[in-house]
Amino acid sequence: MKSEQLQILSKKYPHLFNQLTDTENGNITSVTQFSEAVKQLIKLCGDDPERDGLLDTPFRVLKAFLEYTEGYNKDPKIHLEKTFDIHHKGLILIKDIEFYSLCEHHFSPFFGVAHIGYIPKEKITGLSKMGRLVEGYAKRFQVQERLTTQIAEAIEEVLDPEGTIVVVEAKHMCMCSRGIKKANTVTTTSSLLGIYENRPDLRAEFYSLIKTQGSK
Ligand SMILES: Nc1nc2c(ncn2[C@@H]2O[C@H](COP(=O)(O)OP(=O)(O)OP(=O)(O)O)[C@@H](O)[C@H]2O)c(=O)[nH]1
Ligand SMILES: [Zn+2]
Repeated sequence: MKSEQLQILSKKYPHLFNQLTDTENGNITSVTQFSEAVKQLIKLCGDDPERDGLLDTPFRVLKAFLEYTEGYNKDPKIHLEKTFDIHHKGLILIKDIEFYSLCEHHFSPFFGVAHIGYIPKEKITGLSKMGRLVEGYAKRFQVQERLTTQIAEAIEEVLDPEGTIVVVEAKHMCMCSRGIKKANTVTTTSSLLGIYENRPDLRAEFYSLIKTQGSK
């Protein structure tokens, strides 16, 4: 990889500065090893890593993966900490929050929507913060179940509401385009905490609202 390419990345991800720019004494750095591994992968797949179109591919792959996993750079719970003095005792539902994540088994994308509901006690956070929360846990090497649980537990921990319910619906490219090749399969996961554990009526309200088309 060219040093100017690595400078660009180390500016964007300053915490990786040492790893990205450590080329002293001709040591084999982690970046060099990564680049060699990508070239080996290209060879194993039957192509030539030295051909023009693939020359910059190790850099592009590194850049893309650092972006796919940007969630590791910040604790997503921090987004919930700014709360507002709004009096509201019922459900707050934020639905159809789009996300893209990366399956930890195959490094292939899984993507879909998260629906988040909570019934506050005292703390209410900004609506956009739920999108930031989802993004923070999605941009990691993930499985859908953990993504769902982490979102719900973060809300429970920071906002201490009466109850939290999270439903995630996603398509996994590792199931669509390879392996079992079931292109239309959608996986749904849920996490229910607090009052939602014992109140089927509140769960029914949430499920009926997330099925409603449009909110206008
Ligand atoms: N539970 C769960 N499984 C997932 C998720 N993403 C991918 N998987 C599954 O992870 C499993 C990995 O299975 P393995 O047998 O170790 O790997 P594999 O040989 O590539 O499996 P196949 O996909 O069946 O070809 C597969 O069944 C995937 O469908 C997820 O978010 N949650
Ligand atoms: Zn997978």
